[in-house]
Amino acid sequence: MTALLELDQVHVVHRTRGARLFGHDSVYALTAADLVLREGETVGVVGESGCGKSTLAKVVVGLQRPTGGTVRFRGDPLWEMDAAQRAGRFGRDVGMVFQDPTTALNRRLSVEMIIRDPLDVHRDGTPAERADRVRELMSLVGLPDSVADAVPGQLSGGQRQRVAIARALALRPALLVADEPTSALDVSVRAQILNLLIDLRERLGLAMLFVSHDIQTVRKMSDRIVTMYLGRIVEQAPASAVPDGTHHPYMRALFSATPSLRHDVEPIILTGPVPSATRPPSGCGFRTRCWKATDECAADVPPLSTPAPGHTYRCIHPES
Ligand SMILES: Nc1ncnc2c1ncn2[C@@H]1O[C@H](COP(=O)(O)OP(=O)(O)OP(=O)(O)O)[C@@H](O)[C@H]1O
Repeated sequence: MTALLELDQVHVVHRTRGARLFGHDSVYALTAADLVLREGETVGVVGESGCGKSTLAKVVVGLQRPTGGTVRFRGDPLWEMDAAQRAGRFGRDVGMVFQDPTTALNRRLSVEMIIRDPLDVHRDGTPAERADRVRELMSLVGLPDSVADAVPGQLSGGQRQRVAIARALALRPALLVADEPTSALDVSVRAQILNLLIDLRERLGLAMLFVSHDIQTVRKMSDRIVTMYLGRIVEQAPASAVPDGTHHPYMRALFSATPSLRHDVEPIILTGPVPSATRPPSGCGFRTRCWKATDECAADVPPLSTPAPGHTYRCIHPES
């Protein structure tokens, strides 16, 4: 499979606007991220709140400019293109679905106008072709023609997310980034939206970056799973290797804590708070909560180990 998108040592550091007296703080939202997304592949991203999942998604979709490192799209460095080139190529080829369709959609516009907007912005086809494409997209995501003139407030949560998905697919992207696409929805419609995403991925040959707190869903959706902790990718593993074939203690803990996934193992309960992204610990960021940590773990960031092609982790005391 060809590399669609590559992140090479990507960093995102936010400077907080603290009181002048105390100076500014740096938040290390994403540190030294290396990631390859291939055509047609689904990569799931998991980790606790604040570990940098959304920052990674925003970098992948081009909404967040990295502080350091390179993002390449089909081999070309994204941030070396001028804004028009970036919007013309990347804006077309990467679509994004956000967590909450209620805030992601303009509540004053009709369904038809929302879905047509990217086609208008990119002057895609004639007005008649755009109208046809909107109907085609509505049918693709399972929206009846009768809602074309409705505004988001007149739709159910599930229908609103279908509108957001149709808009994200309007320009026929090669990659769809979905950041917690079901967490704001009623439990009863979550499965429908996930099944829709699976169906669209297969029908359109989409690559997908799927961010979720829900480990079982990520496992069901993904070819490969990326686990993040405190701004760093600590392990990337094929979904088929999860959980028994994974090595990072944090990844093991995360997956052991999903009771319906494992009936035969005791969940690993992590104690202690997640350290601050403003002052991450030296060496391995997980060491302050890790049951295997030694003094050595504080010295350096663990080197990258590659137990198999497509499987990497950073830990000097891995689970076997
Ligand atoms: N604009 C910003 N300014 C300052 N800090 C930020 C900004 N955006 C994100 N952060 C910080 O960067 C870190 C990573 O945030 P991010 O939203 O990527 O995490 P997340 O894993 O997606 O969390 P959640 O699951 O809660 O959405 C957090 O410490 C967050 O507080």
